[in-house]
Amino acid sequence: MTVTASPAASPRASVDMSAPNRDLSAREIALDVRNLVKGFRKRSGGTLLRPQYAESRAVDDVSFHVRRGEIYGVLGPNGSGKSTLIRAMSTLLIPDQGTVSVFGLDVVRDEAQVRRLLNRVSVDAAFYKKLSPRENLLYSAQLYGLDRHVAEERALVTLRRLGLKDKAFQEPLEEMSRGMQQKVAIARAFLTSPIVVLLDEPTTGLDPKSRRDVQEFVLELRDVHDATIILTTHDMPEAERLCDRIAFISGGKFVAEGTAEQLRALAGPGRTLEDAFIELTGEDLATEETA
Ligand SMILES: Nc1ncnc2c1ncn2[C@@H]1O[C@H](COP(=O)(O)OP(=O)(O)OP(=O)(O)O)[C@@H](O)[C@H]1O
Repeated sequence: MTVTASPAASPRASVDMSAPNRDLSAREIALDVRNLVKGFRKRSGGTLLRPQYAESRAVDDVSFHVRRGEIYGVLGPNGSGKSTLIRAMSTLLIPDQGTVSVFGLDVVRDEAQVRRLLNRVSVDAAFYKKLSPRENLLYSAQLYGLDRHVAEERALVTLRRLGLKDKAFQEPLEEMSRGMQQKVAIARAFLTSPIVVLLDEPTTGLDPKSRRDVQEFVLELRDVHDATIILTTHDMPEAERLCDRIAFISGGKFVAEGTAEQLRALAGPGRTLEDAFIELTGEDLATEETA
């Protein structure tokens, strides 16, 4: 994909990210998002008895595609629309406008088939915290209709790969660190062997070792298991290390897309990805993150 930022007529450079390259066949496009809009009704004022509401767009006319076997990063500050986008792509939210298709299947019309192809891991993964990872994962396996022995073996392989000790498999989740729980959430997503994986801030809040374990696992998914991965992050070095292409999102809109190198080049010679982000979005990722 060629990045074509127009000189800033507005503070935000615009980039043509419309239709997929015509050379790519449907089999090569894992995910195709076209003109996606998702809004929420939010209280805008009024009184307790007469509240007023306004519609605010969390995702505002976003179009992009992800190739099979690609790691695609969506980079943006808090509240920029990353999670809403991931939830709309994973059939959890119905778009107000636009379409999302996964290997040609529409996420609304073909929801059941799409769910067999993809899975999502989010920072707010819900578990029965008094139960162990093993009990939680076996419960999920039952919901997915999987054989419990196959599921247990598969979960153990993933957890070991992520650096979790076997002993932890039997301990209550509430006694585990957030990083360990995140690894269990990843193992749960892999019970179904998804070919498209949506990772919503997979390393946020993790210590450096856990962060590296998860990042290496993500690279292995692409390189060994031929998975297509879409991940959201606030973390510039993570985006540079993992992603084949990156999109900058700000205020629900994609403002630029390209390889890390292409995006850095938009800011000028010798500039960093962070410089490019600030220049193209007018926002400081670090400030937003701590706000
Ligand atoms: N269920 C909801 N109801 C109302 N507003 C919502 C809802 N979910 C998200 N929003 C709003 O949509 C906007 C985008 O939120 P979203 O969670 O998608 O951003 P994000 O980039 O994932 O943020 P973060 O990095 O903090 O997770 C925010 O203004 C948020 O308040």
